[in-house]
Amino acid sequence: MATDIHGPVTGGETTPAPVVRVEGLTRSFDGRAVLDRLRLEVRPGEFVALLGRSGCGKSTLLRILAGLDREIEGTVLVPRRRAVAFQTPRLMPWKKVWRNVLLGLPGKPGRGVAERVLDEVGLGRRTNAWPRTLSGGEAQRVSLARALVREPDLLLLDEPFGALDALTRIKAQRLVGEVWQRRGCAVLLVTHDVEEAVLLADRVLVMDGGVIAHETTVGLDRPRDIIGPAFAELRAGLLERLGVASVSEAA
Ligand SMILES: Nc1ncnc2c1ncn2[C@@H]1O[C@H](COP(=O)(O)OP(=O)(O)OP(=O)(O)O)[C@@H](O)[C@H]1O
Repeated sequence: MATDIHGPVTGGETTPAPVVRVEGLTRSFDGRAVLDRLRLEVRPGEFVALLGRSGCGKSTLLRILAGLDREIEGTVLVPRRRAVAFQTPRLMPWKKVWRNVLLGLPGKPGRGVAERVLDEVGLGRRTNAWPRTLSGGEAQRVSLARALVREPDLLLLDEPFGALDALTRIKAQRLVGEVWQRRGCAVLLVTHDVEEAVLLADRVLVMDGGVIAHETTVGLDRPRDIIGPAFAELRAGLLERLGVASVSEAA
């Protein structure tokens, strides 16, 4: 469990230790700080969405949390059990789907392990397929299965639905929501889509100037009514934060 990293909670408090704790995180490229003393906490089981204009450093932060970039200053505490899925599924074309799912896993897990998790993402029938025969949505679900098979306490998703058509995207969003509710892991989702963020997340963060410049707690019951006024209000507020006038304001 992630709490092991942070030690026991002191003073008999009931608030669990955060699963992610980032303080004073700075990452520079060519002398320019893309992340500038950034602070972030994510609670166990929390679904957090990360928005921000293109190039503000969302993927950089995610890569650091995934352990893929260590040229940093500051404190980054994350659970050992964490997994990442990217916008492009990055499957090995010469390995069948189930072997892709098990790729890089320690030990020698059997095919059954891959089959169970492929079932969970609705791909039980494609375990023996070659990656080139998959649709974009299917390939993305294999990528999600490859992350889930690691039983993560923290699931990092970098625009996983960005390249999907509208209908496939809705299905994939629903799937991620279900998986999250069933598994109870924390999720950090990088997205450009404000609606997606409000649909899925407990908390939406907006990055700007190398820090988390704003956060909105969503606080709507699930499943969420995306045509209701509360949803629209949250969406409009976030669009404003991103410097985009909402449609009703622009009209
Ligand atoms: N390896 C690198 N070398 C040099 N500059 C980099 C590198 N990685 C990222 N950057 C720069 O850091 C900044 C943030 O990039 P990042 O990919 O984190 O942004 P982002 O918010 O995820 O953008 P987008 O939403 O367009 O994916 C950009 O200006 C980018 O050019």
